[in-house]
Amino acid sequence: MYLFTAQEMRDLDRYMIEEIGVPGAALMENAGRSVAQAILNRKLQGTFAVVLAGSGNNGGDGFVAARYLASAGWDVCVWWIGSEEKMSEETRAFHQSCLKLGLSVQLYERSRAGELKEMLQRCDVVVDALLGTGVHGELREPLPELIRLVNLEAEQALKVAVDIPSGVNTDTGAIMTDAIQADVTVTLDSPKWCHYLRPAAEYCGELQVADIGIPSFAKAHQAPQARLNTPEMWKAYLKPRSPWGHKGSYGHLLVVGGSRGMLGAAALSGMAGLRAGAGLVTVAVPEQQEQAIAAKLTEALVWGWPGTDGFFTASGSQVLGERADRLSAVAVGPGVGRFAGETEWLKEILVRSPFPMVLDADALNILSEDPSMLHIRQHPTVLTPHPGEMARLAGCTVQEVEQNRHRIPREWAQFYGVTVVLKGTHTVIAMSDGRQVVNPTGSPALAKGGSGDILTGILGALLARKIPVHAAVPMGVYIHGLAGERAVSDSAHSVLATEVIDQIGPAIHQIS
Ligand SMILES: NC(=O)C1=CN([C@@H]2O[C@H](COP(=O)(O)OP(=O)(O)OC[C@H]3O[C@@H](n4cnc5c(N)ncnc54)[C@H](OP(=O)(O)O)[C@@H]3O)[C@@H](O)[C@H]2O)[C@H](O)CC1
Ligand SMILES: [K+]
Repeated sequence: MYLFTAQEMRDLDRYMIEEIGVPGAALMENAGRSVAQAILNRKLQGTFAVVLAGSGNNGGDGFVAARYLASAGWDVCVWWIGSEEKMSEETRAFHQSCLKLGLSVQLYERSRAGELKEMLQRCDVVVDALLGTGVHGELREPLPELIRLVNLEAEQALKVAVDIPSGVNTDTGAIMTDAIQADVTVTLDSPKWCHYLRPAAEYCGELQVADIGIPSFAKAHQAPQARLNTPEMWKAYLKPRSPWGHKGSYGHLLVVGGSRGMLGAAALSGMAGLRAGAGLVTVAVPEQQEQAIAAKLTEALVWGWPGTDGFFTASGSQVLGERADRLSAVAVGPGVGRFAGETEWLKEILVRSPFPMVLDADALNILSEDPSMLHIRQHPTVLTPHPGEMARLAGCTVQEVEQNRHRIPREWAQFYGVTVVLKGTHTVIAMSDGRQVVNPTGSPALAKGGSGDILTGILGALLARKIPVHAAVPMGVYIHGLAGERAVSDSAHSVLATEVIDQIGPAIHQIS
């Protein structure tokens, strides 16, 4: 399923109308009917709807929805703003048809706020068709006051946003002055970025995607840059294990990490790698840590790397060169910590790893001192920053990262020729060719130490299994989120990282 920007949606709309020959009015009719149907499907007790319509095509959808609700026997009052001259031909026609059918259609003006307030207080549903993907700039009056009125007065009503809640920016998820706090958003044809980006995502309520008659080949023709992460994208690579396979058939993942005080991070990555199907996993720790990790991990191999006082030493990475021919992927970072000579150390690892690599945690912090070292890489490289690590890498604030989740990882991935996995609710995956994938799986239970280490291990294992990076990364992120969801048996507060690892197998089974 694609994830659209406002411009991509406009292009698709134009393509359908001008090149395929489907009239705009037909799309609007389908849109408005879908919204009304979504409301009727809820079988609510009350049947009084207030429809708020703007002068754009979003408003047009609102006029159509009003007609369908009225024909289902609902009591409907439409309040509209703007002017008839500004309406598109389709919106004007559907506005007229509401009038001709004798529906109550009221022009909103500030002097009538009291009348609307009284209706908002006693209606059962508010349809928000004020602004859709055509919004630009700061909101002009009377929109901010109207939005405030709805949020304040229609407390008991089901608030249904058409396409997007009015007042949110489609592409960035920013709130322009104020936005409708919807309970349900019925989005037309495909989800948009704002449904997955904060703060807008918090204004959407439950998201429903309505089919308005745009076939999938038309969407593929427009080729939007982003998709929602669904198993259909990569399921073909999730093959059952062959009865003729052996451990060598499923790759050898090396996890580098586990310095003093952080042994558990490397152990979690290693265990997650095994659960994600790697044939062999070796966990490399500073030599002083070797006995401890060996006692912790039964199924993994362990290497003691040159180290001092439980931390890696700068000169130790030739160990990797000597053993590289036995490996098929490496994950560097879980519990690596900071140590003298770390930049040289990481550079050596980047050079001496002629296979896919995952960089996480302190490996990313070391990298942020000289990101240009990524240009050394000749093989797939995956970075898995959380917003703080992304900010360090990009040299900006965490707030700037969070406000630009749709843009910063993509620019980074393209510039350095890597895959960036910006973690958080709805992890954003940016590929080196500019494509993006937004992940819908996950759970608040994953907001705990150890979750990132598990993701690193899963991704490393899928890459070690020679699954191409464009499939392995979305697959791993999806499985990780699903394992997090499944791990919650009672309270999301109490889930342990090891319980998430236990759910990797059931999650893979669920999507296979
Ligand atoms: N996806 C599809 O194929 C279909 C989508 N439909 C619906 O169409 C809207 C997009 O419609 P569009 O007409 O492009 O735009 P909007 O209705 O969202 O907004 C335009 C009106 O809003 C006014 N506006 C814009 N920004 C502001 C602002 N900051 N403050 C106040 N008013 C604003 C604008 O006025 P201008 O004077 O600025 O031009 C317009 O009046 C999409 O979301 C779907 O709901 C189709 O119905 C079906 C096909
Ligand atoms: K809307």
